[in-house]
Amino acid sequence: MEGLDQVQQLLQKYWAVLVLGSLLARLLYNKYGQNLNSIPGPFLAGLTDIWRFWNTCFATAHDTHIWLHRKTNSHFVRLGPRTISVSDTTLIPTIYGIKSGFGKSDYFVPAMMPFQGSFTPGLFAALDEDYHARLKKPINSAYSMSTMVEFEPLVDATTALLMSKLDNFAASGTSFDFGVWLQMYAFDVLGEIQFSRKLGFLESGKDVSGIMADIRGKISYAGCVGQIPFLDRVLTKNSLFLKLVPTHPIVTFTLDRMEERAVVRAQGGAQKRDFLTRAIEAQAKYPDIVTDRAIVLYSADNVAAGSDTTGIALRSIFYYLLKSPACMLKLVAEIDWADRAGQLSEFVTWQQSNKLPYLQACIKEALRMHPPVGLLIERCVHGGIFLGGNYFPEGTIVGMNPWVTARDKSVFGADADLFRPERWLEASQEQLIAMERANLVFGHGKRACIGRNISMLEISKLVPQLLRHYTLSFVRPEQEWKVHGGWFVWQTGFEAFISKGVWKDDSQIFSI
Ligand code: HEM
Repeated sequence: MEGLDQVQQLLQKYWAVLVLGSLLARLLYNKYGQNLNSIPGPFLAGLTDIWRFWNTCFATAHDTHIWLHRKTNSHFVRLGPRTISVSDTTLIPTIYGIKSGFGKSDYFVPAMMPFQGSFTPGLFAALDEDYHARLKKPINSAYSMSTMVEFEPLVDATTALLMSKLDNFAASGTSFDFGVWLQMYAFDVLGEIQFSRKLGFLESGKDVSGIMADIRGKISYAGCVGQIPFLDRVLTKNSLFLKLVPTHPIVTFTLDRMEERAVVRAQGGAQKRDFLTRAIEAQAKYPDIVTDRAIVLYSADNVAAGSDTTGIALRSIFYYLLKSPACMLKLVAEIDWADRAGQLSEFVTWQQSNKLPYLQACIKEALRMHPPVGLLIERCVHGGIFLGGNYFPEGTIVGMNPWVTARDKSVFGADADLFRPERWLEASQEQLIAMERANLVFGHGKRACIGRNISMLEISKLVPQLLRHYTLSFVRPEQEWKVHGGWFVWQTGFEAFISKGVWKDDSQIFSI
């Protein structure tokens, strides 16, 4: 008893020392006990994930990652006790390829959306590859190239609405936030493709039901908390959270559309071949997998993963073109030539757009300059592996940031930080292969973006369509947008004037 009392007294006296000692031991173990200490990186990053959490929430992480790789002149940079940023683009197939044994890390778990009392991973957040493959198979064809052609009229309907709104700005001569309208366009297109119904942003000029703000909040949360996924278990994966935040507005919107569709089907009404119809068809074929819950997951994933990203991409294309008048001039000339030659229909089709090489080079280059995803696309090492002469033990998180690979000077040249679409047209075959390989904008391999075709469809059609009809200029010529880092690298402050009419060299109107 006496011994116990002594221990108790010692604990009471020295508890602070013990707590601090354990903490210190943990930090030292983090730094030196992971077999990763030979990898360069910020000192604090080796001690705790709080460094990368901080850098993601309160800085522009993509800039930090580029800077660190350049400063250390290393293909491997330690961003956390067990997290390594990789920049060697020849390793992309090893880390992300179809045959890669690496799985998604817990980073993706905070992206799950709750509804009907629980969280279920959709395609994006699924960590279990077998589950992912089962979920993907029934719906894969809805994202195929051949399906895209059938989606074209749905995109055109939204483009017509956007153009009617732009006409109003042109007539009034007032400035407007072009970036916001492009984002609303991207959201409404997905509404059309998903449910043959716009989400209502362009019509109202507002964020209906707070869907955009909610998704933005969710993505920001997932990007930050994903740096310390354990936090998510405490913060949201509990019954109190589910009571407070039972679901997200986009899920409610999806459920409403599903109910409407059920009524139409019961009445034998005609249904458009949109994404929802295809998902319902898939349900008939794979009833065990494509449950109603799975349809909600597919749809919510699409809107969350595909709207802001496409909005960001559209903004980048117009912004970089406005900043580079010589490129704009060339591009408008290419489109004008095709127009005069009768090669463009009332709404530019995807096929027509793909025949405009300078346009395609501008799109690639703007996406390279500003990939919408700006954090590591994390993967977890299974069983340990040697990469670039370094051994990464089981459980190490490795990943590449699309911004880092896109700015690799050994691939894109000394001018990698410049917007120069010509690089895609001048490159040798060998260089082009290396440049394409370094392109992680849509990810790579078995978990690459399933919606890439949808996004490219929207972008390829809208850019030439607007360039044919409007003249756009910055409100202030020296204007710079503001870039916000995170999983999605949003831009704000793209204020513009617009007028009708095509760019004319002699008129000195700078236009699109
Ligand atoms: C410019 C636009 C887009 C960009 C930059 C983009 C980027 C990405 C990236 C990098 C990934 C891979 C994540 C990983 O490997 O861990 C991804 C996955 C995904 N994206 Fe996209 N995306 C875009 C548009 C879209 C669109 C339009 C949709 C749907 C309509 C979509 C739906 C998805 C889904 C469902 C996944 C998960 C795929 C899977 O794991 O099987 N994305 N996206």
